[in-house]
Amino acid sequence: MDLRTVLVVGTGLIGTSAALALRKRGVRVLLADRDQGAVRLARELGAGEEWQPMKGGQAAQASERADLAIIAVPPAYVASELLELQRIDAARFYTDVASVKAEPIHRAAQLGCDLAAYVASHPLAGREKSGPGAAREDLFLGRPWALCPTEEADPEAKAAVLRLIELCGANAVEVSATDHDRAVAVVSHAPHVAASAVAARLADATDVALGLAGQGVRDVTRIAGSDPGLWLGILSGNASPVAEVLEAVANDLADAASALRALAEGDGTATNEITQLLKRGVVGHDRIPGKHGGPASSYAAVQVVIGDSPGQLARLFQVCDEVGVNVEDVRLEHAPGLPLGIAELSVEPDAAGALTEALRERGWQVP
Ligand SMILES: NC(=O)C1=CN([C@@H]2O[C@H](COP(=O)(O)OP(=O)(O)OC[C@H]3O[C@@H](n4cnc5c(N)ncnc54)[C@H](O)[C@@H]3O)[C@@H](O)[C@H]2O)C=CC1
Ligand SMILES: O=C(O)C(=O)Cc1ccc(O)cc1
Repeated sequence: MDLRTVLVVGTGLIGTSAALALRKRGVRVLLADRDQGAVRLARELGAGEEWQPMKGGQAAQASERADLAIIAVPPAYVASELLELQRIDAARFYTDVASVKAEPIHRAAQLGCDLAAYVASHPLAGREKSGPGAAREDLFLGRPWALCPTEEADPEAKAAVLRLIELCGANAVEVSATDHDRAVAVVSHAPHVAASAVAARLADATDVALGLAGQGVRDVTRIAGSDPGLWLGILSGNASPVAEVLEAVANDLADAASALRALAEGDGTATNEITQLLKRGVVGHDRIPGKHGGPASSYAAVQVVIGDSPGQLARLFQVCDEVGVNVEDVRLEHAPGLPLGIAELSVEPDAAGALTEALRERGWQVP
């Protein structure tokens, strides 16, 4: 299925990121948003051209029909937007990118939308920032992108969405809307609420505590910085599955707190309960697939002390290049106010020994 012209409705983070990815692959992209400022910024970023919706202003048909329309607005507006676009025949096929799937599909059916031309979808990639300014053309590279065709869906509509996913460099995962919503409750929505609950503890933490914040708390709370309005819409659209996961998390937390109370009062056996939770956490963490959706990564981490001066990272990567070691990932840990930091390089386990040796030989401190 060839996508020559794609209409993006909602030029925020996700819509503009998809538009940029499509532009890179030579697709013509038309941009629309109820906020004209968002359209202008997306256009200036090179995401496409402004959509001229109506022929002659009053006509009941779109001035041109796109091959596919991507509805990238908050979940509650997906179905009404689909209805409106189908009313003016804006595109041959339609998809959306909302983080919840069952409710928008149900609402679209209720409103009488043409379900043959619509295949709902959801890229499992995003950021804690909103708007076109946060968009990235490579946001979806190697990421899962769910699609949830209904029984009514035309196979060509599905092919169009599969082509979109391919053009964005993502991996298509076909799943029913109900299974999708249960799955994302576990891997995205409940973790978001948990991150917010942890971050909320920091709202009145002392300056001393915040000054001691390291990478761990940043990792655990990053997504808590997201737009509360958007997330209220996401959580409301998947309320029961998310509540179920949160109840299980809350039980674990309550048990851990009681065990720690018992420990503080001298009951040494309480350590068992805590160890069990920590071990279950390791098992769960290790099951998260690595990049490109492959098996969980088992890279070795080589930690290197680096000085806070220009060119340090470039020199470090040069050593990796010299010894022919591919750096799979890099993480920087930097304590505010200190002249030193740690660069953690993820490499194939076989390469870690040689890299450590080469770095030490060249005077790098590898603890
Ligand atoms: N933020 C994230 O990391 C991810 C979000 N999503 C989903 O993508 C969709 C868009 O989210 P973001 O791009 O993050 O939000 P955003 O806030 O960056 O962009 C949403 C855009 O939609 C526009 N909009 C709202 N209602 C509209 C309407 N009725 N018609 C036209 N434009 C309208 C807004 O003006 C805004 O420009 C949501 O459904 C969200 O659930 C999916 C994956 C990741
Ligand atoms: O910021 C991140 O890492 C995310 O995972 C963001 C995200 C938010 C909402 C989604 O529906 C999918 C992904």
